[in-house]
Amino acid sequence: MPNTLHALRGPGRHAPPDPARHAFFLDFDGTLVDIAARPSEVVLLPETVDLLKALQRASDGAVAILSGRALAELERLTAQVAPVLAGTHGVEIRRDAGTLTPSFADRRALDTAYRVLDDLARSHGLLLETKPGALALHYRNRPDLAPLCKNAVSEVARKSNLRMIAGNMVCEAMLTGYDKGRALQTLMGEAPFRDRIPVMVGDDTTDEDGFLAAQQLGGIGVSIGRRDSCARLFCPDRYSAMDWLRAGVERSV
Ligand SMILES: O=P(O)(O)OC[C@H]1O[C@H](O[C@H]2O[C@H](CO)[C@@H](O)[C@H](O)[C@H]2O)[C@H](O)[C@@H](O)[C@@H]1O
Repeated sequence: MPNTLHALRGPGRHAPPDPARHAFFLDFDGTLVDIAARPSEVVLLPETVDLLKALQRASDGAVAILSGRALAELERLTAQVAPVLAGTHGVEIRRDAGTLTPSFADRRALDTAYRVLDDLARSHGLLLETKPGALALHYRNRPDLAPLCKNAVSEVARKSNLRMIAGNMVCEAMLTGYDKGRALQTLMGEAPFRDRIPVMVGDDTTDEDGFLAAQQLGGIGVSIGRRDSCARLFCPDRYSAMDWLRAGVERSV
């Protein structure tokens, strides 16, 4: 159910975060980078790299990116910053560079789902992204096929005991037991996040678990562009969210 949303800007705006007290959990696509036609086309802009580095310095490293992207892909895209990373919606977590948690044991369910979804993707010219722990069927180039894609993913997920999640022009079948909220809770139990107040910023429905987890721990969710959210704060676009974070860093120096 949507909460009373407080804007980050304008009358009644919420104060910027305090990097000395807060821990930062940031979504990637649509939050740190603009949405692109294909996943391979996103660019992490230099000003965002600078902001992330400043946030890391000001918060003693309490910055994590929680993304649906595969960890290896996230590592490549954020190499200049090297934050803590949770990939594939929390299936894979990297604490320090080079340290990977074991991800999952059983690929069989995904292999079966892959065969079905690969056929569908090929026959309709769609992109099927394979990740450790999830298969993402992208229909951005064929929005008219959204119902077909959702039905197909829902069906393979049901048959293979996987979970279906729907995002921005994408529909995924993934391992059960993982989401961004659980990733946030896990990291909040560890240094350097422990004893801080979590702030989760994201633009997509898959960020809702993260907003809820942050708010249950006494923190704040910041929804970018979606008012139909459990997040307590709303901002119209990712640039205002970045400005809000930057104002927090500037306040702390
Ligand atoms: O949790 P996120 O960091 O927001 O990742 C969610 C999905 O992001 C990627 O797909 C989305 O971004 C693409 C590039 O802008 C866009 O083309 C696509 O339509 C979006 O759904 C990524 O490819 C997925 O694996 C992530 O789950």
